[in-house]
Amino acid sequence: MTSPFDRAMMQRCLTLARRAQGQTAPNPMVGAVIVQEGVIVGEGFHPGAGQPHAEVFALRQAGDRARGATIYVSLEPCNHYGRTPPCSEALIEAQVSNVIIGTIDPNPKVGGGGIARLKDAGIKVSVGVEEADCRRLNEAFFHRITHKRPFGILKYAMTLDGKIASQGGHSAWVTGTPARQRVHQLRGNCDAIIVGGNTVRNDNPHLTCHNHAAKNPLRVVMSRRLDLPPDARLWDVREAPTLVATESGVKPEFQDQLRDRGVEVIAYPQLTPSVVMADLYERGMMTVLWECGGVLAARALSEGMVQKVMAFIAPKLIGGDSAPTPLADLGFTQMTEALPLQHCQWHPIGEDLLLEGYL
Ligand SMILES: Nc1nc(O)c(N)c(N[C@@H]2O[C@H](COP(=O)(O)O)[C@@H](O)[C@H]2O)n1
Ligand SMILES: [Zn+2]
Repeated sequence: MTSPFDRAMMQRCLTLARRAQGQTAPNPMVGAVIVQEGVIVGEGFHPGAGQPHAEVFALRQAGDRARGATIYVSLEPCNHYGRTPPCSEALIEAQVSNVIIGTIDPNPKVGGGGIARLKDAGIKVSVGVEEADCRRLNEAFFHRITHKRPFGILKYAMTLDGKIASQGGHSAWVTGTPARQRVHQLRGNCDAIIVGGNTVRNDNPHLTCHNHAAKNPLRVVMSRRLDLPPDARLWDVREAPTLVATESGVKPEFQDQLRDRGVEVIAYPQLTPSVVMADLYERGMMTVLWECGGVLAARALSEGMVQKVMAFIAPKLIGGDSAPTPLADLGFTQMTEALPLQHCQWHPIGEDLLLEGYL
């Protein structure tokens, strides 16, 4: 039976884990708490790939007080030599007597092995405390491990009549300041942001977190024809790196100009959302934000590169027969074909609403 104390300790693990949000890819966010006779004697979280795991930081803080103690950890302790040695062995050596785990690690190198090793050593293990919250925190890690692709989030801001800009293409701003700050934080929690050429031409965006998060993501521009302005803000890489993805042989001189400014340019034989996402996966990325217009968004969705939608809805009407909408043609003709979002949550943000849902 899970006690309110156990749940509170696991929630504490999640709070600790979130301190490294956006900085752990390709690793998960993990928090750990060690309790001796009802008192917390050690805490830790995983700061990022290559650094010790949450359990190790908690053990270091607890020292000798870990002997006979209970450790709460939001993800199953690892049992393999990766960039760091196995936490299962560290816990056995520290002689903890009880391990309470939020959820099993989907990594095939772990996947129950950590639990089995601890049990073999005579340690009491229980799994599944605050499991839904533990899984949600690492939804991107779970998706990446299972599907070998980054977790894709489609984000857009639209008026109540479903437009992302006026008929003439003006879009500053659809939503109010609090919603835009929420987007800046969201960018900091992602490893890359993808836009298309239209967004660069029309909006000339920064695509940074505007100091609302610890780091800026990689900014990716997908453009088949490279008909991009020579002086876009994205070509200034002092604040954040930029990658331009195009097709082989397109405008080689412009490619060189971008490279001279420090922009990475990759020419793929065929430019598609899945090709770019496969490359970002190989680079260790976990969460990718699609902040693009409707045409690229529809292609990303059709290719299964979007798992979550974050739609900001402003209580205003702009009208316009040809004003752009968040999603171009998906090839559906019947409303019964519409893609339903699941586990939807509505959050008021200032004057606006944010809908989060999963495909
Ligand atoms: N339980 C647990 N706590 C942490 O703090 C972690 N970072 C992990 N990660 C698991 O181990 C893999 C990474 O291992 P290395 O950092 O390369 O040694 C990661 O894929 C998770 O399965 N687990
Ligand atoms: Zn570990």
